[in-house]
Amino acid sequence: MIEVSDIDVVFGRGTPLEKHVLKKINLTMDKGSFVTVIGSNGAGKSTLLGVLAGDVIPSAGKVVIAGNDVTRKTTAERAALVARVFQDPLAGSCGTLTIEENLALAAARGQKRGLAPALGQARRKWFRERVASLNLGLENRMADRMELLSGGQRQALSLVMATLAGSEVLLLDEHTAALDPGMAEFVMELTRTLITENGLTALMVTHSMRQALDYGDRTIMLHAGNIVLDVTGEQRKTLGVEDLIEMFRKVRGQTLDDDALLIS
Ligand SMILES: Nc1ncnc2c1ncn2[C@@H]1O[C@H](COP(=O)(O)OP(=O)(O)OP(=O)(O)O)[C@@H](O)[C@H]1O
Repeated sequence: MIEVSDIDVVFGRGTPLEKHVLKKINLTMDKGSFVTVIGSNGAGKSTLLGVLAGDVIPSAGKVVIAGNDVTRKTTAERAALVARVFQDPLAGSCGTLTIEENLALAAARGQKRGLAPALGQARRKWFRERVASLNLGLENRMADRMELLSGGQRQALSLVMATLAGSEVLLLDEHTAALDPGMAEFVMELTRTLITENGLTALMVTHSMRQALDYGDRTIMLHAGNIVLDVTGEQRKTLGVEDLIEMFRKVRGQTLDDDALLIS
């Protein structure tokens, strides 16, 4: 479960560049819920994920994850609770390490132990099985360096890695944006499966209105640091891509010039 209460984020406070990026944000998510997050550029979406991950410490407010007040905890201190997959396939793994070594590091995330004990025979078998379940043939390339893989293969592995340490929360920051449509769909289906199988509580930032409605059980829209839309259940089922775009128009008070992108 996630409880975000009255979160304020101000960057550059007291300077000419001061920016109030999140304004008294309140968001409660039950364990196992999957929220899609939309909003225009600069709305504060990545900052919200940063507040949950620990790389943005809020100016005010409280963040509770799985009963732990993590508001002032660093990314490392909350690593056992929160996993994150980024837009850049290179960001979530180490290119010069092998697939197996990357998995071992991911499995050890948030624990005080090194790589060696994580690479016992039982672990190796477990990693291989997890990778084989992707049906990408990567289980035969466990000793290959991560940098040899395609972006889609890396994102698929990053998702598997995000589930290895038993974190309750999964944060997805436009994690399919750099992939071709076929791979993006594959990664999205994998995302859905892993969230369900592992009972994860997930937030996914996306610029695709289609994805925002097709996946998850709730959609929120951020605008200028506020949650301006929060839909779930029957109300969400009746919404179409056009409705979301219309809401964008309303909150921005102007016509979008990148509708085509948003519909993708
Ligand atoms: N560390 C920082 N210091 C100063 N300003 C920042 C910092 N991080 C983000 N910002 C600013 O905060 C605002 C919100 O940024 P954020 O990345 O959260 O937006 P976003 O909704 O994720 O946008 P996009 O869709 O473009 O990724 C932007 O104006 C951004 O320039």
